[in-house]
Amino acid sequence: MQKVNPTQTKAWKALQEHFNEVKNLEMKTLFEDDSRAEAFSISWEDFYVDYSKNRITSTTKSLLLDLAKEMKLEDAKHAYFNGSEINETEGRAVMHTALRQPTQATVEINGQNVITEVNEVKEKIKGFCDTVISGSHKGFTGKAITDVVNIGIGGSDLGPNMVAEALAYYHNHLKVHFISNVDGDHVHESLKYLNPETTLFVIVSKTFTTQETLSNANTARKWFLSKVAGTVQEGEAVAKHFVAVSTNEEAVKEFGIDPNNVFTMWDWVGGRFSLWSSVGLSIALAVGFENFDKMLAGAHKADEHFKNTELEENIPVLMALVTVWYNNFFKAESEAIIPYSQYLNRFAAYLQQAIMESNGKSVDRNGNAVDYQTGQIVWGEPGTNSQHAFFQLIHQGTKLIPTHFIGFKSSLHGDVDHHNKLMANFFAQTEALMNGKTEEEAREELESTNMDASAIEKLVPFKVFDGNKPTTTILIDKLTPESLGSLIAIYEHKIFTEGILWNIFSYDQWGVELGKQLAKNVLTDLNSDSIASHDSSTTALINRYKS
Ligand SMILES: O=P(O)(O)OC[C@H]1O[C@](O)(CO)[C@@H](O)[C@@H]1O
Repeated sequence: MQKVNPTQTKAWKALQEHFNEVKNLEMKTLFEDDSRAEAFSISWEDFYVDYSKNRITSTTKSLLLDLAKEMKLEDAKHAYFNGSEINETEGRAVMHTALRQPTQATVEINGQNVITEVNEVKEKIKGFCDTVISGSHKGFTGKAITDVVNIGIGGSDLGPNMVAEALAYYHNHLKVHFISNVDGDHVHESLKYLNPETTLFVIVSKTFTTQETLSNANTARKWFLSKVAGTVQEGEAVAKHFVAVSTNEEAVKEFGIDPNNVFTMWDWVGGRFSLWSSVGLSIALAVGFENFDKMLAGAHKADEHFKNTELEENIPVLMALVTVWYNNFFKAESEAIIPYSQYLNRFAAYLQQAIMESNGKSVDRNGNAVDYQTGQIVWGEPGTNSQHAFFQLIHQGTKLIPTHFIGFKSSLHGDVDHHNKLMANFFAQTEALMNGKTEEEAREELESTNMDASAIEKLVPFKVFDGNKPTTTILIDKLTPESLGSLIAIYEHKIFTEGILWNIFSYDQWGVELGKQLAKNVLTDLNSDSIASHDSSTTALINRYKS
């Protein structure tokens, strides 16, 4: 893989010069060209991606595409899809895309077709889901399972949790719960409402060494065993109520989970890209394997689009290029993601890990400190709630916040009145963000209210909206398992593309290690009479906590 500093490319230099020329450009004037929406949008399957309300011209687009070419994006894509060890610092391939390949596909990693194993695990997931959903899998008192509790954190929680909420409309009778935080109040609050006779715990940890997950799993097991006590043999009861998802079979066994109850995964699936693997077991239980498989098929379609479509029509590529444009030239620090669907309540939280754990890096692929900005801050909440929370800052604040609007042509419950209101807001916001409101318009509006002239003049400055705020709109026909799969995969490939453009490794996460290590030392301090040496602030805080 090429390891070139992007700022040293010809395209970057050209982009810098071009930026100086167009940085004050008003998007409104660009729309004097009626063909703009068509020229800066992509129709693909049931997706319509409109990136025309961005501060880009056709020259910007072609220079950004030059950058992608100079950074050898096509070669990088080839390495990504062909099982090369692109996660160099961990010596691993990055092949979550293999998990959504059709069953008859061939995908080789180290000369071995991994699809055979992938199919076996999918069959196991399917078989297990069928028995739990149908009620033939019985708990220790012979009752069918009613509640599934996913215990995991990070990629072993955020993905399944986000999708389980996103596909709530497609759920069967099983209630799914998620326990992640090591905060004991999380697990104890959740257990309060559960019946041990009808609860299935799914312990999800790729490494099976994660403190939070093991603590929560131990607490859940203790609670469970306290309810079983004296009724049946403990081991048998645990086997009926605890399953695990992990690559670490040894540690799972040590924890006391029957090896038959382990759903495996592979080191070529990164935690934050693992919801497509057995990490998605809770999703498959909640919506049935058929729907889970449809989600995989939707993601596969997006993989094919990303792999085979020329760069100029490639959705993840163009979205990544637009991000780089704002991040590196306009110096925008963040990007907001606003789904106009309550079902996508957790989408921004999920993307925070996917994007920020991947591209929050300050060392390039050669091991040198970067001298340019990398991963942007990502945040968001569903519309219209977010309009009544932080949109003020996007409209009239001092920061430039490129915003993604994600909406659907039809609602799932079919309430047209509600949906029209929701989508009216969706369309109006992007229009308002772009057009803003001039001083004249603000004055005219106030004049129509019979306010006296001096009061009007006082108020006018506060009523002005600068506009020219960039948005990208993704309009999808309907929220289905397929379209959700495609949407997630599009963002995954956007992450990959950005990593290539920034010359960073997107698939490791060394930055989360230091805090974990120090927490271990502090825990020793908390559990002993003396404390090790810390800075005076940390020492005082620990002493205060212990007193
Ligand atoms: O599945 P595991 O091994 O418990 O890891 C959980 C999470 O911890 C991290 O390693 C770091 O937060 C994530 O990348 C991962 O998703």
